[in-house]
Amino acid sequence: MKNSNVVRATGLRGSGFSITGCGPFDSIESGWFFYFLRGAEAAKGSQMMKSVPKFILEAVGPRLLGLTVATTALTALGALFQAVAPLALGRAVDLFSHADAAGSTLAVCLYVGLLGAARLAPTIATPFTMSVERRLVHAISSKVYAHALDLPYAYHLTRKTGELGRTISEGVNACRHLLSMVSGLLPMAIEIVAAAGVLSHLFDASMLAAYTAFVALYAATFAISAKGYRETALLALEQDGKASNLFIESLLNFETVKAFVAERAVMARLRDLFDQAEGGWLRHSAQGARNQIALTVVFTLSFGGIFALAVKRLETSGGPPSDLLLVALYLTQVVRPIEHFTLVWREVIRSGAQVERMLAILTEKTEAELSPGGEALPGEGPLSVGVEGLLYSHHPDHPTLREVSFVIPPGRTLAIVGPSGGGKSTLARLLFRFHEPQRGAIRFDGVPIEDLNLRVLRGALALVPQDCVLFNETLVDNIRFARPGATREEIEAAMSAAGLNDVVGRLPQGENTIVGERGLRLSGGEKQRVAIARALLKRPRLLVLDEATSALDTRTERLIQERIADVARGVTRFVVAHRLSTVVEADEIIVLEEGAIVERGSHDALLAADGCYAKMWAAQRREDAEAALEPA
Ligand SMILES: Nc1ncnc2c1ncn2[C@@H]1O[C@H](COP(=O)(O)OP(=O)(O)OP(=O)(O)O)[C@@H](O)[C@H]1O
Repeated sequence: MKNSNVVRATGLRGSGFSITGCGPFDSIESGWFFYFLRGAEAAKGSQMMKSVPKFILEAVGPRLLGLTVATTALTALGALFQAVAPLALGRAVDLFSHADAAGSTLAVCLYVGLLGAARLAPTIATPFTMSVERRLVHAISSKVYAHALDLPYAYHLTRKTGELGRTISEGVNACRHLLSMVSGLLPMAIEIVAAAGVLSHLFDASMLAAYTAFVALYAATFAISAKGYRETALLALEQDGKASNLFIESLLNFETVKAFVAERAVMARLRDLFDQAEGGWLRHSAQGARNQIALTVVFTLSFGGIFALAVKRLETSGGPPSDLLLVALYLTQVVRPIEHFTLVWREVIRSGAQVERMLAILTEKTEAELSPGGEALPGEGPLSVGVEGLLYSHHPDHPTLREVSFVIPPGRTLAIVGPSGGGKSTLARLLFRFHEPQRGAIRFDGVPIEDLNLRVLRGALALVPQDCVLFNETLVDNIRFARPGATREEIEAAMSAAGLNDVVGRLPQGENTIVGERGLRLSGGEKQRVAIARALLKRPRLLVLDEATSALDTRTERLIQERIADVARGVTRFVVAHRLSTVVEADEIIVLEEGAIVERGSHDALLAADGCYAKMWAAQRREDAEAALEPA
């Protein structure tokens, strides 16, 4: 042992070299160790993990990255002050033992100053660190949500809302955690180097070699025992996702749950899923515990070995017996950073697994990537629509649409009628390119749909779908959604055309009434009218009405249809209808049965043909007559 005074002083101060408590990165202080180990594992297998740092750096951007570097540097400075402070105290004890009271006091002042500065530096960094973390969360959430919104219709048909929401929120938090961990790398490195340096200064090179061997052995044990830990985390996260999904779904569908008195059944299923998830996490934790035991054995044996070496050196140098205790205390301090790694490694690997799940969303191709058509629609005004030999199947063995062809000249109306499940709504969706046909062509003003820029195409079309779903905002905000820049007069005109004035008059807060989740606080007919106003406000070049007025009584339906015809005069219209009385004015009516056109023509021509349209017409007339005869 070279300097027993320094050892004594270091042991007395009792704070060692750990950066624990010295800054904002406390919770992640030992994460870098695992970062590198995960990196090594990633090199072997997980391509996804490899892209985590790249993804975080891209999402963060240069400004935020600069701020992160600055806060890390401040924290590192704190770690450096903390590391050199014991040397000042040792010097104070030395000077004191040589009766240099003034020098000793000065050294003590330096020691206290260094300790203060060690705490001050990261404290100054804290608000910046928090700001970096907040901005990071915003940047990553925006990036992932924007990507999720840009994913194709088919993706959204199969995704599970609850699971997606949870994956994104957990992934974003995990990114924050990983960035903090990497930011903690420099202070941690300073701490380790300082610990190793002081060890070799106090003892000799053999102690440094023993310390290095301990670190290597510890790292190797970790790398081996961490195998499979990520996989169990991924499995448990998947089970968590299923439970979240059922939870969100049952909340969204609360009306159905209540109407079927299914609260207990839903809860039982939810508990079951929670139990499965808990089982997954238990298996994950048990594996963690096994790994921890392996690390603890390595730690204990290594610590014993290093301690025995230190005692041997003490024996040789002939220090006082109290030095034995000081060596034990000091050794605990210098190996503590390594031990700390094990305390957080589970969390770090879990973070990696969470980011992986989120990145899986980002690897999905967006609509723009899948359909890169870039042409704008030529001209202005109503669009012409040409559909030729269209074949489309939701299921490979059962075509939904077969050889469908039609033309809608600009400003004309085409109506599609026919039995339920015949493919009418599917045809409407194909016009928005929500699905890709297997064969055939769709052209707008002569431009093939696949050549058109999707945003431009959808911007020119407006849809009133069969199930109008509204946002849980005010009624007027739901309408303004179509064109946020619309003037007050334009909004009022759209509302009036959709027959909303009466509705607004009846509502407690008028147009500022909150419509409830998915518009549940409005009647079906009221919701349809909001959806019509929203579509009209968009000023489309092609208006697609899919059973847009089916929830209205016949009189209101006729009134609103007249107003739509008035407001959307000259706009090309594609109308799907069950009630044939609403399409008698259409320029052409197509009867679609099992995906194929079985009849086409004007209302009069179809009646004259006396085919299935005429039969449907007669049947509906009979029903209307019977309904009129029924007592009120
Ligand atoms: N996303 C989908 N995935 C799989 N099959 C679908 C999907 N959407 C619709 N289908 C199926 O395609 C067929 C046509 O459905 P579509 O909604 O187009 O019929 P429709 O004529 O509009 O019916 P309705 O008059 O009842 O609204 C149906 O058999 C339906 O089950």
